[in-house]
Amino acid sequence: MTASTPVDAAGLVPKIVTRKLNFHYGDNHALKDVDITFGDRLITALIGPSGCGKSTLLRTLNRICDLYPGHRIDGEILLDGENILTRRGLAHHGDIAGLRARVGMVFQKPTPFPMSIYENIAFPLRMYTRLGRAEMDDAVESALRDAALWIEVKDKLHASGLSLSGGQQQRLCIARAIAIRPDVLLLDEPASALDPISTALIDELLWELRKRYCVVIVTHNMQQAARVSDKVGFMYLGELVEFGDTEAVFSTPRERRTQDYITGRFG
Ligand SMILES: Nc1ncnc2c1ncn2[C@@H]1O[C@H](COP(=O)(O)OP(=O)(O)OP(=O)(O)O)[C@@H](O)[C@H]1O
Repeated sequence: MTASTPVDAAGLVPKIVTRKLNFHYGDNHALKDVDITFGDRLITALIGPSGCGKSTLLRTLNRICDLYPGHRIDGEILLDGENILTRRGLAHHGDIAGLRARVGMVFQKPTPFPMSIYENIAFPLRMYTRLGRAEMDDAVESALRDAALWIEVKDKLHASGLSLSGGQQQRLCIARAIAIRPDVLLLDEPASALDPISTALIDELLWELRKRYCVVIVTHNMQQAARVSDKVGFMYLGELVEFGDTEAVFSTPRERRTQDYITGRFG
């Protein structure tokens, strides 16, 4: 961030901005005119009842949603001001692989590759960089340190990634995503399959990652959203109903539907 970095009216340094974003799975209108700004070096949590479109919104941001047959998307998704839904805007980020390198993603279920812990990090790095052996060792160590996993795995780097616990596997997936130095990190319920101690470790890790990345997290866990996020967006039936500072949304929501959801009256 520099003195001249643009700040929007809500005080955010916009990293990703969606405008009138609509997404259809066939006849199912899953996102309706969504306008939202994801700020740089902030954690934004997306909350809302099952099926409201949180994961769909997340998956549009690196165009993983392109993989769904019969989908339709319109509106704008500006990454650093370039609309990634247009050929020209995408070209600004290289291509679709370049976009996904800049906008990394971690899924709900830990998905380590069936290879060693070391290779889980080195494999994607080889796709994007040409590092020598010593540089690769350093890059693997650095990613594992950043994901708060190094201490636990440094003596077994050649063991299978699948031999780790669920919480460790999820941190390995975060290490894999940040190894290639993305700008944005998308996390779809990253702690839902984890015990409370592993969840707390992921929360601490998110707080560290926030210093460097634009982080967007989908969560059903209201405590987690309140604990880790700076901004929160409440979605309902494909619409973004409310968006604002986490503390304000949780203490004095503007919308009745937000209040009903966060107080557990539905969802
Ligand atoms: N692959 C798909 N094909 C068709 N429809 C889908 C697909 N994925 C999601 N949908 C539909 O799109 C809508 C939004 O789903 P989405 O998964 O984005 O919601 P969500 O808020 O993330 O839900 P949850 O909290 O249960 O994960 C729902 O009506 C869902 O049934």
